[in-house]
Amino acid sequence: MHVLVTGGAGFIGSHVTVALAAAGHRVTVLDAGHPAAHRRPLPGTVAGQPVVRADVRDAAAVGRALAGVDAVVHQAALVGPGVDLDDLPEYVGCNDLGTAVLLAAMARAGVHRLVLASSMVVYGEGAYACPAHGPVAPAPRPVADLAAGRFEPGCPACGAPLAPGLVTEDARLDPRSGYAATKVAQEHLTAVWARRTGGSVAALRYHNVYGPGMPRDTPYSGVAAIFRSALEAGTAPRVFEDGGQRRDFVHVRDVAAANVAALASTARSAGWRAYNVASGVATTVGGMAAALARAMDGPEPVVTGEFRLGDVRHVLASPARAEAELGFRAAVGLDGGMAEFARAALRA
Ligand SMILES: O=c1ccn([C@@H]2O[C@H](COP(=O)(O)OP(=O)(O)O[C@H]3O[C@H](CO)[C@@H](O)[C@H](O)[C@H]3O)[C@@H](O)[C@H]2O)c(=O)[nH]1
Repeated sequence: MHVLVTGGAGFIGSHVTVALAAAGHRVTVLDAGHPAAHRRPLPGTVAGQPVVRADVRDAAAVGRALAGVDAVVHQAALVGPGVDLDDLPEYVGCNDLGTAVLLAAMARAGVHRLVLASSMVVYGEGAYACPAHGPVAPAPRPVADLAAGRFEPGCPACGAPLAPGLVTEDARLDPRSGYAATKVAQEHLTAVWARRTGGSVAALRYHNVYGPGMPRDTPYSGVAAIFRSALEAGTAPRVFEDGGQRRDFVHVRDVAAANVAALASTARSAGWRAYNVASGVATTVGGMAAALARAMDGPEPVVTGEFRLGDVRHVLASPARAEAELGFRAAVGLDGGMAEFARAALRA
């Protein structure tokens, strides 16, 4: 099959390109090359596949790139927490206008299969249960609580401590940042497109992706790259809150494998379906920092008590649907993955 991978020269996209090519697909990479990604210049191919450089908002260029294509794997996006609200127009432009331009071009070109790189940020907080009130959705944590070192969200009904659980794809969407809002909008736009065209969309909600080729510490990087950059500079990773916030860190090669499986799934049925792409293992941010510091033989992490507004406390994924329907199961464990990440090259 001939697959167009938008963002296929980026961190995750280049791994997806390699995996699709290894699975026997012919791949064309659309390098959307946003300056905020601070990417180094790239060769004209990724994993031997041709690269077209174009802004995803450029309808004519996207239309040309779709010639002869059977399916699109849409990875191009501006990611991360960003700097401030001045980033908002660019997030919406790259992620939502870009997706809209792509979907319209796909409809014109008669391309009906799409894998979308979405994110666990669409959930906001993960799943929680109150001992008295059952499953509840906590509100954003009050600044006063965070400043006082009270990091665990309380039950919205009675304030009692909550037990975190596994978030499933049917959870309520509750984006807590501009980036998260653009990911929700991408999901909705692709669902509309699927209904209107009879097409098929697999929306992959990536959890915290790490691995070789991750961009260095920038306002658009995830925490693993930030810690890795600190350790490389000989300084201790700075762990916010009390370090007990939990995430699911998933290796980028596992994410690439999930994309290959998701692409196959779009041939089986029309419609729109979301999947968590996760390792299925919960790790505290403090624990991840310690594992990486060990692997790099660097200074012990420092728990600072700082906090970022908009950060959520625990987001732990249920990987069950992806396993049942896509046959995807993460293969890389945290210790092995971090040991490799400690030695891997990062992008400038
Ligand atoms: O120097 C740092 C930076 C972050 N954190 C903590 O690490 C956790 C995870 O941070 P991060 O990876 O930035 O954010 P997440 O919300 O877990 O990740 C999602 O949201 C990010 C920003 O929107 C995106 O970059 C990621 O791709 C996406 O998975 C949070 O508790 C942060 O407070 C630290 O302890 N120290």
